[in-house]
Amino acid sequence: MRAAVSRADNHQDPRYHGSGLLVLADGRVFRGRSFGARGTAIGELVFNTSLYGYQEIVSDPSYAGQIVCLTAVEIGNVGTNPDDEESDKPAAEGLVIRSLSPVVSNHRSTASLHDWLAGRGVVGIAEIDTRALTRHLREQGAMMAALSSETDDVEALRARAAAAPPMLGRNLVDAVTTPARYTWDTPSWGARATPPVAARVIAYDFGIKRNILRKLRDQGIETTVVPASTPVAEVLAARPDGVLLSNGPGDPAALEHVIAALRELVDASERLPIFGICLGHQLLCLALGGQTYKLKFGHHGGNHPVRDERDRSIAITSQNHGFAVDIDSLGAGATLTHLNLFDRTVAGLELDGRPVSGVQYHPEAAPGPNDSDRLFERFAAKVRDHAAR
Ligand SMILES: NC(=O)CC[C@H](N)C(=O)O
Repeated sequence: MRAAVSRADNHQDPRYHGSGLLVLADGRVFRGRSFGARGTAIGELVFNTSLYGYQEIVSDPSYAGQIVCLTAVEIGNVGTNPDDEESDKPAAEGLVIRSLSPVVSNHRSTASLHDWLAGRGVVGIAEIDTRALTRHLREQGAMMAALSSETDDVEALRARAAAAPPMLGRNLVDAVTTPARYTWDTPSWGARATPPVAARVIAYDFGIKRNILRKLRDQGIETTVVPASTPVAEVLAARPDGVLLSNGPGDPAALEHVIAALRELVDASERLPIFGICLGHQLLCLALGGQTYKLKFGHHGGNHPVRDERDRSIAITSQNHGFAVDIDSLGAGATLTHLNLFDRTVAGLELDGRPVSGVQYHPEAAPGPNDSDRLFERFAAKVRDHAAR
């Protein structure tokens, strides 16, 4: 009988540059085949359980400073395309997968995952036992790692991973926020009808995903995106009908200037609608005097159940965060509106009697289920009310 030859032994495979090495800060080593950009990526290694949406995940600036391991087994089969880009800013540092699809088949595809990663400078590694890796991260927690296509020096990579700055305390927003303001006017891909612009919102860009802007446009809202350092007085002078606080990378507690600015924003007007998404939600809570903490391995996936505490309905949500809000640190005046049913952490809250709220998950669902579209509908209704005054 012929011995089975694993795909990893086929050195002629054009999908790969050659061998690749993934070394965790605790010394665990995974060997695979490298694709995408050549080089070495250092970052916090996290796993994401979404079944689809690899392009949106890798191009989400919330992943800046992180290497993402996808638990879905076959990756790359629908290629990549410009419409599904979540940002052109720095995002994931590296991508770890089990199997890189030998076939790219989709009518929207303009580039293979390999070429697209190479163009973005993202180092990829395939043929990794992602199940063993994920179990390790679940047990030990997310940790720093080095991923390389250029060296076989395990100890040097381990030392680099161990010496890299940890996610706790890291400000990564300055690297991904827009340098200049711009206005977004494109609806979702495939949107049937786009309502006329009925109101205008300003979005603080902490690493914004385009699908947030598309979903707002679908609701008749035109959004002006501004740098994270924009003074509150400048935002208010533009007389927006609402303010969106975007998602983004790093530790929210490290953003002291932003927190101080948001405190000023919340205090400035009782009537201005404010909606925070993920990092924006965390920053809102910090501005209200609350605290955040680091989760062991975070929530990264497309099937996390969240309960709306007002009507007890459950939404399956898209999530991507490593930090969470400590509900006990928030005083009176804020009410828990959404609860994560996986671990009962805070998934959303609202200021009593005010149009100010935030959610820890991703209602823009890129990738993910659209269960939470109604959050954009609710914010848009408040914004339109404000515009009508
Ligand atoms: N998606 C996000 O906005 C992530 C928020 C934050 N960086 C965290 O990891 O918790």
